Amino acid sequence: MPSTAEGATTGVAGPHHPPAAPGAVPGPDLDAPLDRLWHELRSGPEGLDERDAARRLQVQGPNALPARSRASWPRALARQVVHPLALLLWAASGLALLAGTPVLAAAIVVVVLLNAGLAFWQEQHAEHAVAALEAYLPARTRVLRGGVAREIPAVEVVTGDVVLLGEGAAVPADGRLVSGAVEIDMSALTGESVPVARRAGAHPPGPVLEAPDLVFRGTTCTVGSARAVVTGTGVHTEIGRIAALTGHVGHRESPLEVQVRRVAWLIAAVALGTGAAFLPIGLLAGLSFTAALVFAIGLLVANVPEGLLPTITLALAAGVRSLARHGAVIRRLSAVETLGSTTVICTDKTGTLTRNRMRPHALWTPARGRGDPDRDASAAPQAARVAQRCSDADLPNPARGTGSGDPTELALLVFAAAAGLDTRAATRLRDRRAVHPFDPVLTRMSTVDDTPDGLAVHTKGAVEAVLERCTALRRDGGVTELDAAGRAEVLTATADLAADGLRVLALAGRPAGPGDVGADRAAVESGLVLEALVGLVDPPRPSVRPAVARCHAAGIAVHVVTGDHPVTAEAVARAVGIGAHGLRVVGGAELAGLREGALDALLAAGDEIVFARVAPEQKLRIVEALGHLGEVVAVTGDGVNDAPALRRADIGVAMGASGTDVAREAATMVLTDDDFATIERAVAEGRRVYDDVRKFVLYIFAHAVPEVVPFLVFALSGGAVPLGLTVLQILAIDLGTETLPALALGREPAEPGVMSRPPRPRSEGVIRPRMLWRAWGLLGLTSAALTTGAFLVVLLRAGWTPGAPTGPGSALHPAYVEATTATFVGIVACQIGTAFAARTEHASLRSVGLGTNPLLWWGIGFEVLVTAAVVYLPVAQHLVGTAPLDAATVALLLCCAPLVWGVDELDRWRRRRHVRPISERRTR
Ligand SMILES: Nc1ncnc2c1ncn2[C@@H]1O[C@H](COP(=O)(O)OP(=O)(O)OP(=O)(O)O)[C@@H](O)[C@H]1O
Repeated sequence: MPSTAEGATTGVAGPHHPPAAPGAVPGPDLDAPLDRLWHELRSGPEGLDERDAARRLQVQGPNALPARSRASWPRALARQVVHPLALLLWAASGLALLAGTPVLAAAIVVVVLLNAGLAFWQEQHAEHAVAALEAYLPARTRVLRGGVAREIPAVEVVTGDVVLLGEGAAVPADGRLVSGAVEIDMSALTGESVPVARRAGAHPPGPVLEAPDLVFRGTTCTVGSARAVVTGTGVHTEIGRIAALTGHVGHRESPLEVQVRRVAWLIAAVALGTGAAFLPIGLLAGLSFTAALVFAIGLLVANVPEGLLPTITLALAAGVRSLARHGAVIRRLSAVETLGSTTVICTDKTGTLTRNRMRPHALWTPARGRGDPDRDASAAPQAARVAQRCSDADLPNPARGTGSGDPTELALLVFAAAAGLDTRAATRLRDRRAVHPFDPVLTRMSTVDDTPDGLAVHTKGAVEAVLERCTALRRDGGVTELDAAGRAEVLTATADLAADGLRVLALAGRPAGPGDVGADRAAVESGLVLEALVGLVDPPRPSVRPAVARCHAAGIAVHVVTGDHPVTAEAVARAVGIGAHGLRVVGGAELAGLREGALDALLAAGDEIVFARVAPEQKLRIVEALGHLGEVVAVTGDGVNDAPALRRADIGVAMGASGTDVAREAATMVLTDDDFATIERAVAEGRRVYDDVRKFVLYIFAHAVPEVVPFLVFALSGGAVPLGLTVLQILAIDLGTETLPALALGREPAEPGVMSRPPRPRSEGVIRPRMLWRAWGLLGLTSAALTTGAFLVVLLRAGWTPGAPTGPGSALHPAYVEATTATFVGIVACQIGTAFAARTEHASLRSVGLGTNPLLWWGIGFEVLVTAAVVYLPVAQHLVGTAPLDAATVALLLCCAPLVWGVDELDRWRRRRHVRPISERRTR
C-alpha cells in the first residue's frame, strides 16, 4: 500500500495531445499548462464557489448519461406479437380461417393481441421497476467548493469542479489530476483488469486513455488519493461517447426464466402433438374434417402457455422493488431467485452486526491498568495526543459526538477531547508533516506531526500490529524497556478488554527527527513507546439477534469474517447468537496455514466460524472454498479489497451507507442500511418470490386437464358422449377469466414457515414431480371429474342417452348448449378453487388468512364478471355458444370452487402431518 499523500500542485505543460475522439464536443485543451487549463475552465485549486457551480449546472445540464436507449414502445409491442409462441397461434388462426370458421380465427387473433398487450405491459413494468432502483442508490462524490470539501450527488458535478479522489471512489467525470497520485481500475472503459498508475504532472504525448494524468468517468480509484479538475461531464466524457454508440447491456435471462422458457416450449410441443393427434381421433369418432380441425386448433390454443414468461419477469421485478423498499437494492433480476437458496452468509462485523457507532469504553495504561477513558484521559496526555493527531476524522463538536470520518477514529477523537484536546481536522492538518495511512493488511496508521514538544511520530492500530513496532512502554516513572513480561502484560490486558466485545486499539508514539518526514514506513514505525490501549464499544444492532435465529431456523449458517481481534469478534458473535450450535474461532494466521483440504473440512464440519484478523484477500479464499462445497454463499464487504470476494460469491452484498463505490459496483445486492437483518429479510423475500412463481405455474397448469378431458371422453366414447366444451368456450376461459388471478398469485404474501424450512437445493427445478401431480393429478382431475359430471347431469336431466343426437336442429340441442355452458362455468368455478388452493404449498389457507391477497379477490371478481357476461349477454351467447343457466344449476356449479380447494386442503393437511420437524433436518 503506497503512502501517496497529495503532493505538490503541478503546473507542467505537456506536449501536444491528439484530439479526444472523432465528433467530440470541443472541450478544454487538455494539453495546456495547468494554469492555462484553470483559466480556460474559469476555476482554481480551491474549486468553484457554490453559486458558480449552480449556474454551470443549469447551463451544462446534469452529469448523467442518457437513460438506456430502450426499444421504442411500438417495437417492443410488435416483438410480443411475433415471438415464436405467438406465431404458432397466428398459424392456428390462419388454419381456422381456412377451415371456414372466421369467428374462431378472429377469437384467436384477440387472444394473441390481448396476451401481447399484457406481456408488453408486464415487461415495461419490470423495466421501470429496475430503472427506478437507481434512485435508491444515488452516487455521491467529494468536491472542493470554495476551498471546503463537500459531498454532493455525482450528477451535480460540473466542469471546473475539483474532485477529491480516494481509495474505493468512483471517478464521477473526466478530469485531469492536479495533485496526488492514484491507481485506477480502468476495466469498465478499456477492459484492462490491472489497475494503472495515474499521477499529477507527467504529460507525454499518446492516446487519451493512456495519458498518465487523466482520469475518466466510469473508472474507480483503487489506491491513493488525488485531486482532479473536471474537464468533461455527462455525455461529454469518454464513457459517454462509448455509451452513446453502444447503449447499455440489456436484461439477461435468469436461470428461472430460462427454465420456464424451456417448459413453455415443452408444453407448446405437447399442445401441438395433442392437437395433431386429435385430428384422426375426431375423424374416427365421426366428426367432419372441419369440425375435427377446429377442435384440434382449440386444443392447441388452449394449451400454449404464452403468458408464462412475462408473468415471471414481472414477479421477479416486483420482488426487486419490494426488496428495495426494505433496504436491499438488487442489481440483477436473477439474484432474487438465488437469494432464496442461500445456504451460508459470511458477514463482517462492524456496521453489519454492530451499529458502527463506536465510543470509548475502557482505557488501559501500563501505569494504572484498566480505567475509565472519560475520567482518566487527562492522566494519559501522550495517549490522548496520539488519538488526536493520528486520525483522518473531523470532530468539530465533541460534546455532540458528531463529525465525519471513520467511526473508529471518531471514537478515539472523543477520547482525545476528554483530555481537552482540539479535535478539528483543520488544526491537525496544519501540523501534519507526513502520513502513512491505515492499511487493512498492516492494521495500523502513523503520522509525523509538529507538536509543542517538537516533531513526533504517532501510531495507532491493532494491538499486535503496534506492539511489534514498540520497544518501550510508559510507566509512572517514565519510559521503560518493553521486555517479554511487558508484552505478556499488554496482551493479557488486550484479551481482557476484547472479552467484553470491545474493539481494542493500541496508541504509541516517539519523538521524531527531520529524517522521519520523508522516511519509509518501516523506519517511521519503529522504536515506538506504547502509551495505552483504548477499548471501543460498538453495540450489536438489536435487529441482528432475531435475524440470526431466523437464519438458523431456515437452515442458513452464518460465519463472521472480520479484521478485528478474535476475542472481540467471538464476543460479538456470541452476543448475537452466532455459533449457538457450535462456534470455532480461526485467526488469519491459522487460516493462511490451512491447506485447501483442511479448509474444506473445517467449513464442512457444521460449526459456525469466526474468521478473525483476516486480510481482505483471505475472504476470497473462504468464499471459494464454500462454493467448492456446493454452498450458495452470500458475502458482505465494503472495501476495495473485498471486490473479488463479492464478485465470486453467489450474492455479493455491499454496504450502501459505509461501503466504497468499488464494492458497490462488484456487488449483486447493496444494503442501504448496512444491517445484517436486511440480508435475512432479502433471503426471505427471495424465497417468497420463488414460491409465488411456482404458485402461478401450478395454477396455470391445473386448468389444462378439465379442458382436455371433454375431448378425451368424446374421443374414447367414439362420439357417443358429445364434446363437453366448445373451442370458443376454451378461448373465453383463456382470455378473460384466467389471467388476472394468475397475476395476483405472483404477489402472494410469504407463506408461514417460509424461513423454517431448509434452503432449496441449487439444482432443484421450478417444476417438480410433486407440483405436476398436484396440478394435473389432484386439482386437474378433481376439476375434470366435477365439470364432466356437471355436463352429464344437465344432459341426462333433459333425457339424453349415450349416442343420442345433440347437433344443431336436434331436439336435444338446446340442452346440449346448456350442458357445455355448465362445463364452462364449472371450469371457472374450479379455477377459483384452484387459485385459493395454490395460495399455499404447505400451510393451511386459514393460517395465511382469506383476505391477505386483495389482488386475488379483484382478479376473481373480474373472472366472475366476464363469465356472467359470456353466459347471459345475448351477443356473447351467440358468439361463444352459451345458454343462460338457471339459478339451481349455477348454485350447484359454484360448489365446485370449495370442493376443489377442499380436496387440496386435505392433501396439504395430510402432508403436514408427515413433515419432519425442523430439528431433524439440517441444524446449525
Ligand atoms: N482507522 C484505523 N486506524 C488504525 N487502526 C485501525 C483503524 N481502523 C481499524 N483499525 C484496526 O485494524 C483492525 C482491522 O480493521 P478493519 O477495519 O480492516 O476490520 P474489518 O474487517 O473492516 O472489521 P469488521 O469486520 O469489524 O468490519 C481493527 O481491529 C483495528 O484494530
